Amino acid sequence: MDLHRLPLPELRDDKHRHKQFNGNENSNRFRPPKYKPRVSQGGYVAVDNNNLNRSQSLGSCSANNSSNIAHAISFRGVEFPDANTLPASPNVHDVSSSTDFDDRSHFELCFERLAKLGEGSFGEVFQVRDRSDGRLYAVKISKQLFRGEQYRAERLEEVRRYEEFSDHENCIRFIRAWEQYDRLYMQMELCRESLDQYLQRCHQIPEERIWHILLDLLRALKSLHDRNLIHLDIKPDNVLIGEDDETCKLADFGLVIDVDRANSQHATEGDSRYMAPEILQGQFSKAADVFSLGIAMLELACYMDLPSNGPLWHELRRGILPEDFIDKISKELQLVIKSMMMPDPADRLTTDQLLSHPKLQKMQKNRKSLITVNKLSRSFRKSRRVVYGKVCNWKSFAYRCLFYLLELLHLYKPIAPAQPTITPAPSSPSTCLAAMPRLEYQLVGSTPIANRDCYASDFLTGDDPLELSHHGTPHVINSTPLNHNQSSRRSSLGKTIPTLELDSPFANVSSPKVFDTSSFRRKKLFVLDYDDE
Ligand SMILES: Nc1ncnc2c1ncn2[C@@H]1O[C@H](COP(=O)(O)OP(=O)(O)OP(=O)(O)O)[C@@H](O)[C@H]1O
Ligand SMILES: [Mg+2]
Repeated sequence: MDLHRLPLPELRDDKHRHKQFNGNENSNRFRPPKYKPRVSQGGYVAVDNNNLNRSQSLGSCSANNSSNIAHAISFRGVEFPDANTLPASPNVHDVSSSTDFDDRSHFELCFERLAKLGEGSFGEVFQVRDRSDGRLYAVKISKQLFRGEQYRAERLEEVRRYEEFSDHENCIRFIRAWEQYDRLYMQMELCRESLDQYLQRCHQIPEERIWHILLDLLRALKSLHDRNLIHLDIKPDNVLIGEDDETCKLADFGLVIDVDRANSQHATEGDSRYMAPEILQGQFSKAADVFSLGIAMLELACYMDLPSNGPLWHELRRGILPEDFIDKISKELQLVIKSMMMPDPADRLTTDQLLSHPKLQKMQKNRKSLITVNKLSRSFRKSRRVVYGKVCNWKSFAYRCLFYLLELLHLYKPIAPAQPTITPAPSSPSTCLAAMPRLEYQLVGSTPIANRDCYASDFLTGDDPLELSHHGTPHVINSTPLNHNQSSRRSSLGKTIPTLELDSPFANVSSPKVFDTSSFRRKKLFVLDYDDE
């Protein structure tokens, strides 16, 4: 047992003080040296290789060296076939520089690195743009190369946990993971910032917001504890704020262990500032997570700089909370924090007990009703859109029916045979005009040429694009209810009339002095009009 005992944090005389950020986030971090767990036969095994899917190879490097080939990593079952395949790299031409394609990692081929979001003891996290869908994500790349199969298995465990809790509202949404060049890459949803960054930005977080953060994290923690898992690294740095700027999500599952199998074998302690006292004795339990969450709430609510060691570190773990800090928050919140930071793990409230606190219960109820209202309004909006779409469809359907009906009426109207009355040749221009025939040419066609505006001049002057002049006398069709009194005319028509007079058998037929083109579903109707000129 002594083997697992951690060295006591060094004592340092100090006073509690407010947080001060000097740009180096990790400068006040003290991490007790990690003990190296024994790899024993019966001990906790980090990766169940039966469940691990090392699948498809998409790397472009030499196939002799399998670590150079990108392998998708997933512990999801066959019901998630996508999890076991890596998306194909986008076209090489899309990648900015034209260096040797073969040298690029899957990460470089698929993502554009935009910024560094953060760094922890295990990995660096980058904001990236996926070249295939253009969306923004976060990709965590392990800092150290896989030193051996055991180390690799431990790192890969994080993927299993991320996948397990990806669907939880208060845990990070996980996309996929792969390994290449002895490093692990994890693609996940991009969050706005960590809770620690939020605290740096706001300094004083309103108490109501603290309660909401507490509720989010208790819910996330409960889902872990319900599966007998412990996080062991609860701290504001490992809590991310979602894109909605409200929801807090638990991240960094790198140290998660199974309570039943873990005790002291492969468990690694987290940040000493948030560490429960019993961890020093190698006791890892769910209560340790509750303590870490409690002390993190103290930090957030009182804007307090947590000691990483020394007498103040021990004071906080003996249940002595600094009055001048804690007095600033409500008695209700004080009590909750104290109950989470009890020195004896057995005295600490569990996540279930904490979630049944009246204030948190009320908040959960409000949230539920808000969710219901949101759902209702969303489904109302959706159904309104559907109904509107249907109405529009019905409207257009009705119009179409009406249109076809008119069309039918129009087509099947009995055609009165044209019986032009021959009248004596006019003696004067005015009587000549009156005697001109009213001709209606129906041109039906579906080819582009038939759809163009057709003018009498096209075929009466010899430039007959439709070759109507070769088909003898144009049909006189009484098809459209033409406005016989229409006065609009085309100036070019006058030139064609003499040809008509010469060739047409209706040269002597009287006609209204109207010429018009109208189109009604690919039909052209012409009424020739005799112009004075
Ligand atoms: N999905 C994300 N969106 C935005 N920022 C992120 C995301 N994931 C991580 N970060 C940032 O990167 C930092 C480091 O990430 P993470 O905690 O996962 O790394 P780590 O090496 O496991 O850290 P630790 O030292 O706590 O073990 C976080 O504190 C956070 O600021
Ligand atoms: Mg972290």
